[in-house]
Amino acid sequence: MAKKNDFIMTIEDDEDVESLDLLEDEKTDTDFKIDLDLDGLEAIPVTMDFSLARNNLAEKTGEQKKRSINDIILEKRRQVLNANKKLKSSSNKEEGKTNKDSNEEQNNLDVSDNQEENSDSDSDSSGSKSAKKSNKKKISTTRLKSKLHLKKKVEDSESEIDESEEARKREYFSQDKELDSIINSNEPSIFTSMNISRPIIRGLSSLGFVQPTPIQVKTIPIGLMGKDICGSAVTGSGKTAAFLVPVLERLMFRPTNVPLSRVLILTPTRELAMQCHNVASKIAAFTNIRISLAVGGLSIKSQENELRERPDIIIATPGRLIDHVRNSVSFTLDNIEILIMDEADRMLEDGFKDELTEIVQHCPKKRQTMLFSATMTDNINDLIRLSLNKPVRIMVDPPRQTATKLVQEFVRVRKGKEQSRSTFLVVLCKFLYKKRCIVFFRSKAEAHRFKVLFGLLGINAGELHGSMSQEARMLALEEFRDEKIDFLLATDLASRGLDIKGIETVINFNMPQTYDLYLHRVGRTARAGRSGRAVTLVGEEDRKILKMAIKAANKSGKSLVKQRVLDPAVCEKYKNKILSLKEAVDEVLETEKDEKKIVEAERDLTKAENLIKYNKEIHSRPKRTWFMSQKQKFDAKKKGNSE
Ligand SMILES: Nc1ncnc2c1ncn2[C@@H]1O[C@H](COP(=O)(O)OP(=O)(O)OP(=O)(O)O)[C@@H](O)[C@H]1O
Repeated sequence: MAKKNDFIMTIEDDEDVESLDLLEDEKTDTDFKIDLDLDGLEAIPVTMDFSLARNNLAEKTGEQKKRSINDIILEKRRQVLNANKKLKSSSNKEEGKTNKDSNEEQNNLDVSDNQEENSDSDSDSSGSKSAKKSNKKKISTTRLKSKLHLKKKVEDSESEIDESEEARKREYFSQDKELDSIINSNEPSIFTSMNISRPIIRGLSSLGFVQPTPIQVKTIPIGLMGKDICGSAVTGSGKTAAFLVPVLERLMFRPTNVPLSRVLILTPTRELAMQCHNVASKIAAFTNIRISLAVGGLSIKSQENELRERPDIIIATPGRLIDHVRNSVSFTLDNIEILIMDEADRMLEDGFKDELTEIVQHCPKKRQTMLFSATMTDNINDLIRLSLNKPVRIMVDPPRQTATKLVQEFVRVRKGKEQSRSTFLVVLCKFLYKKRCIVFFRSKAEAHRFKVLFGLLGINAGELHGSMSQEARMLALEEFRDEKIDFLLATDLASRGLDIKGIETVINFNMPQTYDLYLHRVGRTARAGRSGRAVTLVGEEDRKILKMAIKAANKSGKSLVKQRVLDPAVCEKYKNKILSLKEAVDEVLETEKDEKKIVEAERDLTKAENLIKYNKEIHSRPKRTWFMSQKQKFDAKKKGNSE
């Protein structure tokens, strides 16, 4: 994962809105964003004074310090705990000593708020220890109580592989027998026997890579031959190094008299691009190969400067790359010799089809192209036809499989009991999977709400979704990686490609909409031969995907599937607790909204001030042009998802 300090940050994460990059860095307000639609600006007098507006704002908001969501949650949690304490002590007084025994008994079953705090901070507290123990015991006895009844006859219509479709696909791919023998060879190999230069072997060793993974064994020799490749293998199987090694090896022999950008790697998300940049930089650490990152959310100005130096490899997200192609003077893709599209199907789902088409058209026809994904959906056929030339198809695992050391658990959410989802999640996180756990939600709002609820319950969680600034997204990933937080509450932004060492559990708050997405989400654990667990809350409407998961696990014969039953008594207790916190959660969200408004008002003021102050410079620059309007982008995404 890239370190935060490796990059210069701008605040806004929207591709369509740029920081005012014509200003000197030191003059630039970090909170400053602007679209460059400046019509009519000339009419505003340059001397306009904003101090009145600032004073007004200060009067309204007082000297109040801007608080983060964590501060707001913490304050609310203190209030809730104090209120509970008061309530308890007054009811204790009323009931008198006679009730002492029954209270103690109750406390042993019940993890009260105070004990909760103790159990979080003071592991020696015997009360909390015994409460914890008894709960643990209870849950572990019910844990894995019964196995899912695996239905043998899942209808053929749900079969994941359509044979006739397969036959049609075979037409596009290379039928070269010699290549087939490389792909099908099962010879155990080590990197040193693969015709790879010493500096790259050193880079690989520095990462602890000695033996190539199966996808690497098959891809590297074919990549080195300059062939087009369409590759897929299960999540966490080492696809990144599979395409990076042949790329770096080929670059070792490039002419170095004139610097040229020869390799373009496209990924669907900024986080993935940064991760790929990080791995590539490590493998190339002992070479003179230069690698640059071009993604949204990071300073466009510094990227332009870097691209002007013509780095050997550019790792980019499609939107930002198109922006550079259109707006960065002298930046072209004319010298690209190798084009790589990682997680290609996700790029299409995200509505990047038009961007990808334009990028492919900007690259020279004579080039090597490699396309990778853990899943190969039908909607990438067009992209394959458009961008690959008789590609060699490398499929290491049967399609749509999970990692072999993944245990899949399912918790049934009964019809009409949808509200118990929250309870199940809290109980799972409070008692069973207490760290190194990523929880997926369908919406950003849902993830954020749980961030607040978890905070109020004393569960240490961060969030990761598209409503956060790029800086906050990177910070959350770092905190999770460094175990400063135990839970990462995420949307599907994090479902693909992210490689965080040691994720033990993936929880799906809802079953994802497609089985492919399920595979990507659960693929965040059990990576690189490690074991891991995926727990999914399954409602009535999710049975189709559940069946697919069970069928795939049966077919592989390696992946374990279980039904988890949670203790009803513990669930009942937490249901009430969550209900009692509903108001507090709403209040935190409301306070956060108000504070955001103040920050926005201040930012608008600064923006207006800067607009006027730097009016001349702004007008002296050519207007940026955009590949698509927001509306077009939204429509493309909708189309991508429906295809
Ligand atoms: N040859 C190797 N030896 C040891 N570990 C490896 C090797 N190749 C890759 N890994 C490790 O395996 C993990 C998964 O690799 P990578 O992220 O490339 O998987 P992936 O197939 O791209 O996954 P996804 O489909 O989720 O994107 C990483 O932690 C990586 O460091």
